[in-house]
Amino acid sequence: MIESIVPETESTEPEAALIAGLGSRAIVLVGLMGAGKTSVGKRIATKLHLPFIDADAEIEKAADATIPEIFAQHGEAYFRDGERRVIRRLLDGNPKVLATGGGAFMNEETRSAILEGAVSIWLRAELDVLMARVRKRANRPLLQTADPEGTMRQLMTDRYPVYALANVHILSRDVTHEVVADETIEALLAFLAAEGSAQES
Ligand SMILES: Nc1ncnc2c1ncn2[C@@H]1O[C@H](COP(=O)(O)OP(=O)(O)OP(=O)(O)O)[C@@H](O)[C@H]1O
Ligand SMILES: O=C(O)C1=C[C@@H](O)[C@@H](O)[C@H](O)C1
Ligand SMILES: [Mg+2]
Repeated sequence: MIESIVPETESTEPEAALIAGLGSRAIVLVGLMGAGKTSVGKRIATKLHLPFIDADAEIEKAADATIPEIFAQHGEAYFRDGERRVIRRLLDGNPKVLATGGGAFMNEETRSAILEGAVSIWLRAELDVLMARVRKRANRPLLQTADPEGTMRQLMTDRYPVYALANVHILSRDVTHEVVADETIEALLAFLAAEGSAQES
């Protein structure tokens, strides 16, 4: 059978078009805590046969400490400085899927580097969806407040206008990771196709 000699990893046509359109750029996921940057990002990377890197995990590796430990021992400003440096290192001109921490895109230097040298995806989600997801784990220092829902609402107010600068917006909602990953890939293809046509004209 012909199928039996087709390698499983062979690229499909849309996937090949996406990889070609991406060139040396990274796909960078931005959005609030619980939006799905890590979990959906891993699936996107698998589907596109690209490496996946999580900036939060890289910061933890570099510091040999968890994010709550870094915040507790050194404070948020120290964490943000490490985050800025780690993301600068990760935007190295190799295609990959990069999940950033929720605050990374709020830093002007990081945001400019992403907007100029990568393709950015905002995984947007409503408050109730985010709260249902982040309630399960107490590993997010910013939400260790008397009113985590109020804190999240304030973060939405402060950050959504900035996340909106990302190239592609995807609604992360109560559907499977798989659906959000597939929608992201489809939207990325559309973005890269539009970018290609604009460059031709
Ligand atoms: N589409 C989805 N369907 C079901 N569960 C989801 C979906 N997206 C994310 N989740 C779940 O929500 C939780 C938070 O997701 P994830 O850790 O990927 O978010 P994040 O954007 O990386 O957050 P952070 O900024 O805190 O790292 C996880 O348990 C994840 O499995
Ligand atoms: O939204 C934020 O500012 C953060 C999100 C997480 O991914 C971590 O980067 C950290 O907990 C801070
Ligand atoms: Mg994450």
